[in-house]
Amino acid sequence: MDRIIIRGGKRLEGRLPISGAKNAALTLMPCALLTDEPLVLRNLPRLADVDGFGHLLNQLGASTKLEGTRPGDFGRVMTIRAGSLTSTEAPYDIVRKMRASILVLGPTLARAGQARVSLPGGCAIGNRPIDLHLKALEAIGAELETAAGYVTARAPGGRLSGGRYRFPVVSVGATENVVMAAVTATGTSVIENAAREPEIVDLCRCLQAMGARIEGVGTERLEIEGVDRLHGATYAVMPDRIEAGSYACAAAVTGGDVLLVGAKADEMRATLSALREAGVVVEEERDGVRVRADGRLRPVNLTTAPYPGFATDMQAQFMAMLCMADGASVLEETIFENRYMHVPELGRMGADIRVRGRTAVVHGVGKLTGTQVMATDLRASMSLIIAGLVADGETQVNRVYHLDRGYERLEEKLQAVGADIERAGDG
Ligand SMILES: CC(=O)N[C@H]1[C@@H](OP(=O)(O)OP(=O)(O)OC[C@H]2O[C@@H](n3ccc(=O)[nH]c3=O)[C@H](O)[C@@H]2O)O[C@H](CO)[C@@H](O)[C@@H]1O
Ligand SMILES: C=C(OP(=O)(O)O)C(=O)O
Repeated sequence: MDRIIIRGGKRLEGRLPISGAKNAALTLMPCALLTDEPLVLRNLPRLADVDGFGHLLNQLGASTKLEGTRPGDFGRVMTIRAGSLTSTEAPYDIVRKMRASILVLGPTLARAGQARVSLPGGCAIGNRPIDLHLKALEAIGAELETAAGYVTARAPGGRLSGGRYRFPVVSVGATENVVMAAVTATGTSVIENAAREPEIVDLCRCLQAMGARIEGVGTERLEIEGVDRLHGATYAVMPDRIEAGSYACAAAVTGGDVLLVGAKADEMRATLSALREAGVVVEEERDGVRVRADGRLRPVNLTTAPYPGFATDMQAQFMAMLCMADGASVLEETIFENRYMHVPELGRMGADIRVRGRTAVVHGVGKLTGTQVMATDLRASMSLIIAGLVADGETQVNRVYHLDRGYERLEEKLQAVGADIERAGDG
């Protein structure tokens, strides 16, 4: 199994291109199930999860064609064509490995009038329930049955009716599922307390390009007037605000100066203001966001929250960065109950972090020391990379497959801005 080896202490400097967003790509790809015409997605990141989602679409009967696969290319183009669906089932083996698979439920149900999807269960960062996905789908006319680890959904008469649903808590995935299901309903749907993440805006824009009628995009109230059919479209995946934020932390912790090329400041305000609070200079430039730091970082208190709040997907990376701040930072994780899996690993590198329930107190330490570490999830793995970049000596990050799910060519991008980092096989 591959691992990443970092010799820390190098200042990052230069231009670092930001890829298409994983979390947008994985909600745009299932939109292709809603039409028999091709959906062409540009700027798709080269990630294991994108490939995995492509396989899931193939299982359902869609064809996928990838272009731009030459070495050195960023941003591939995928043409997905679901002429007809040959299956309406997402099996356990796929859903278990890739939680986003649950996002085929809404569009498959809308297209075929039925869908059967394995329940995802929990994962390393905590419980990942789907009760709100199901309640929202039920509110727009789905009939549901849960048995033997699967949910089976049916649209009476082959088509959903539309309806009204107010989310009791904000859910990104459930908002995505219900929006995709509602666009071809016979009536209108009103979704309140909808998630407002930029990835949801991207989803709505793509659906609009396919002929969907959605009002209130980017607000907590979405009004969706069902249309008889959607058509094909060409759509470019938004830049990855979490990847950009991760590299911003990496640049900051090394006292670096990096232009995150393609990053959109407007989509990452909470991250940028947290960086500024930590003493990092953030400048919005024409072709991206520039972050500069002088090697001194101030402590920051952060609480994760739905957008536009501070993203849970940025918590681990900030924690690694704040290990080098002058003082104590308090982080509070409100989205997932178990998203501190990186704490013991950072501790092995010399970090002083105390966790009590959902609160972590990060005491800045003068230095971190490289060693062998491994993480059980994606952003936790990235926090170890950030720690490795500033640590004394060599850090080996194992279980690289987590990183390959969410960071396109991590080591190439970091090498290009001066990091001493490489990938090694077990040999
Ligand atoms: C609001 C939020 O920050 N969502 C994050 C969540 O999205 P993801 O879509 O995975 O999770 P949700 O947004 O649905 O979850 C938000 C909260 O609602 C709860 N919940 C969710 C669905 C459900 O049916 N029942 C239920 O109780 C979850 O346990 C969680 O506490 O993880 C992704 C991957 O890390 C992040 O990119 C998203 O930013
Ligand atoms: C946890 C994440 O992804 P997933 O929901 O695909 O596990 C993430 O993007 O940080």
